[in-house]
Amino acid sequence: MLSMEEPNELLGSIQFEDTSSITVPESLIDQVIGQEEAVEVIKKAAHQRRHVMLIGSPGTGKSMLGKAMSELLPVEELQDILVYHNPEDNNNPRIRVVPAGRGRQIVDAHKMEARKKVQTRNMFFMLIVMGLIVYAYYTGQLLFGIIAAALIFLSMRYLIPKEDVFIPKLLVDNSGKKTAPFVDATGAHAGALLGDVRHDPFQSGGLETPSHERVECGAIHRAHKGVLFIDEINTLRLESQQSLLTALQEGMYPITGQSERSSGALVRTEPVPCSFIMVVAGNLDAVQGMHPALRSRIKGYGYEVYMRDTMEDTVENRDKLIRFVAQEVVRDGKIPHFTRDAVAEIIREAKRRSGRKGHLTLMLRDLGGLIRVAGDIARSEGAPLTEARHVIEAKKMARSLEQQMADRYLERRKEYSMYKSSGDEVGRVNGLAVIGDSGIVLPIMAEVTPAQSKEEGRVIATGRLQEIAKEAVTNVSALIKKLQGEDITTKDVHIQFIGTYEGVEGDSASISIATAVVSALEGIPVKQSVAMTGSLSVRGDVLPVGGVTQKIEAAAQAGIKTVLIPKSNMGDVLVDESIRDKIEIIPVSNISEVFEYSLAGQRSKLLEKLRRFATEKKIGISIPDGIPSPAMSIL
Ligand SMILES: Nc1ncnc2c1ncn2[C@@H]1O[C@H](COP(=O)(O)OP(=O)(O)OP(=O)(O)O)[C@@H](O)[C@H]1O
Repeated sequence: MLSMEEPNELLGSIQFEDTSSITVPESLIDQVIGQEEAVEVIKKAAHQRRHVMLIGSPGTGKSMLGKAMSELLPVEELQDILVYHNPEDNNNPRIRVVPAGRGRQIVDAHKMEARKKVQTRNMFFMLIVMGLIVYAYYTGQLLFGIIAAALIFLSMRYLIPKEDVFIPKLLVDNSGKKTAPFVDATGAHAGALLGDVRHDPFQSGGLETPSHERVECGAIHRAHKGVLFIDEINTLRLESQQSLLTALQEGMYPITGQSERSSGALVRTEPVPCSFIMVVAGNLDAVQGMHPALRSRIKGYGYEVYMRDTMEDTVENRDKLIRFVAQEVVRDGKIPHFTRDAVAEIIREAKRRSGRKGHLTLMLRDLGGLIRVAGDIARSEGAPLTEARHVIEAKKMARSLEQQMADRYLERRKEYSMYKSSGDEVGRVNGLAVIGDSGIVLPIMAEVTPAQSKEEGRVIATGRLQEIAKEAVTNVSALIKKLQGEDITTKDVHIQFIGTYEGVEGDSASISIATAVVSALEGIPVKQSVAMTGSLSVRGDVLPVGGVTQKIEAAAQAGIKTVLIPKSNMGDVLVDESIRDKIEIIPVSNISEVFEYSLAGQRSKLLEKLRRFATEKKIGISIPDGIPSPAMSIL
């Protein structure tokens, strides 16, 4: 029996009145919560300059770890990078590396010198022109004087090189930096990643811009001696990944124009240093879409970490979450601190969102979102502290897009009575599914007809759930064969998922499909006040599924009275108080129990048959003796 915990039971061991008295660690690495393994790796990798790949769910702290790593790198090693005009080859600008802070001084010194030169030259020019004009005036050849002055002006403009050519450009400026650079190159195109040379529309006639001035550095260069962070590396083009690999291996990468049609493509600098540590992040897809050579480079010269989605619900970890609330308040800077009760409400939500018994969620970006919304509500009310009621209000407001979609969808369904929560009906089952992080009731209809094709029957299902439907039908076919004495594979089984749309994840619909099919085949009605979720093995065992809490919430909201969930999922049920009295939760471990609770009327014959087959041990399903144990309400 689960009960709601009092706020004090939810809090950890830290004594506090409100979060303002909680000390937030200064360094980012100490602020990371629940990812001890990743933190250890980041520390080690920073020390040994190794690359890191962080794989896991969004919002678990991957970019935070990348940033934290840059704080751990020695700031004394930082350098500035300058690009100079090359008098021997204008298209091959020179590169010079100096200690951080020197770059700006050098550029300033060159600018000063250039200004002095220009002043001297202008003075010289003025003197000559004035001399000429005086001479022309006295000799009466004014026109000649003006022409001569113009010629001198043009020769100075076009023949003498401009002073700015000699002023280097500061490509990478690390002056005054307190930490090593952290450069996020997520989704960067080739130019932004590897550097580029701008196009020059005036390529001659004294109007051209010196090529070194058109050189722009890339993220890899800005990350020199720091961290280059790339999320969703699979979205980077393979060519870019290849170049990234070269940059990693060489620690240098020349800059050239990325567009072939631009005049920048003619320019190629000397190799520019880019000795960075790469932190790659993403989900498992990112690993698959990654250039194999790049992956093997990280494997060979670095670490791979799989991020945690949840942490154990211990006093120590609750303390960390309390600190997290304080951290987020401080980071936001505008919202009021949280009271004890408000923090307890956040911890309750962290438990709920973990979806696992005895765990707390580590999807902390989302939880941080809830903290901010609650804080905003408190602030808009002018409250000095964020209270529990603000958090409860925020939970309603800060619903994810998927949740809002599901609610809207539910409203529409209610209007059109697309689902039923009372009465009995043959071949119709209230299944449960999850969209995003929200549950929905997913009615399933089954109809069994003689096969149209002579060779074999088919499973006909709508939409993307075809595969799941097939699997469920295959799993129950052995059972049905025994029950009916006939082969279901010689029949067509039509399955309809009512009102499904893209995004419904339905692998947990198999017991619902099995029940709908058996009901249609036997003509036994199904109680519409029951909803169910669970996977099914070929032996008839009900296997665990995800998102049970959200599914139960959805069922209760839809007015369903009883919900069947896999027995092994019982520990994952963390439903809110409001749901408590609305719905009875029955754990099931076997398909016979599912039938027992969901079929109405004539089911005893069917169950008797099931039992007989079980005792004959012809099929491997275990049937409970007598009437299955009384419904266990866990709320
Ligand atoms: N483990 C954590 N400890 C403390 N704060 C965290 C943690 N994970 C996330 N956060 C909070 O959430 C914010 C966002 O996290 P972050 O951007 O690092 O996630 P991510 O894993 O990189 O997500 P994505 O892959 O979507 O970019 C952080 O700035 C921090 O406030």
